[in-house]
Amino acid sequence: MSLFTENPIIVALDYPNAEQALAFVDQLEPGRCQLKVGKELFTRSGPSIVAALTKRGFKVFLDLKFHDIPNTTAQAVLAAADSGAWMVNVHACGGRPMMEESLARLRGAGHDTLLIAVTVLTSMNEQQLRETGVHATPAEQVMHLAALTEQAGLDGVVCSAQEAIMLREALPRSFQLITPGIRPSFAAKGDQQRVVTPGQALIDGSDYLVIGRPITQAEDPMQALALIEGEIASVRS
Ligand SMILES: O=C(O)c1cc(=O)[nH]c(=O)n1[C@@H]1O[C@H](COP(=O)(O)O)[C@@H](O)[C@H]1O
Repeated sequence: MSLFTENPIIVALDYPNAEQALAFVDQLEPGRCQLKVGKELFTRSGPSIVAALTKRGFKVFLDLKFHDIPNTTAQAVLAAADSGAWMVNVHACGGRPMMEESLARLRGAGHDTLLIAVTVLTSMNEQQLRETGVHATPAEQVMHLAALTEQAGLDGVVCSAQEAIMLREALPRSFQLITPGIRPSFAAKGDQQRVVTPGQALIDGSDYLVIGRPITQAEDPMQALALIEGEIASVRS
């Protein structure tokens, strides 16, 4: 059996409003990718955007990266799952009680929504991490927070694909690695620091590739998606 996820692409719908997001989505079939709704689109359009996407047959990663005290975070995670999202997330640095309480409340309410935790943002490098008072390398801090997330019972982590080999060796295969900071050879790095190409990310053990601007800001987004699908197909063959 292949270890590769059947449809590993999650397109980040970082659009300013529902109209622009749906204009893009209406060119896609649900079999090609999952969709991510993040802070900008959700803050502008609310839970109705999640409903509109799930109604079209897409699985939705509602990326609101909660980070608060355990009770507040757990209730927000529950609300995110109630919107119909397939995957929701918190920041692992919110701590073990926050993650455990969120998971308990989610499962207690009967949701099988995937709950994952962000480790170290892919836009951060060692210098930026040090400025926040963390004197570890990004890889060391990702390993530390991923182990904590796994012990708390969550389904996986968000990390850079640069850390995928290390996490695959240390954690169970069922632990999901969701990796943004994906940059095909044709795309600009922008504010991302720890970047990997789509093909390499899959080879190194990523389960899902979160890709935004290389597709959504491309001159021809459908062509950019097709190029990435081609790269993925070539590493799988
Ligand atoms: O949780 C995320 O999805 C996330 C975590 C992280 O460490 N880095 C990161 O880039 N993201 C998200 O992934 C997407 C990446 O978008 P692009 O850089 O445009 O491909 C954005 O929507 C980010 O909010």
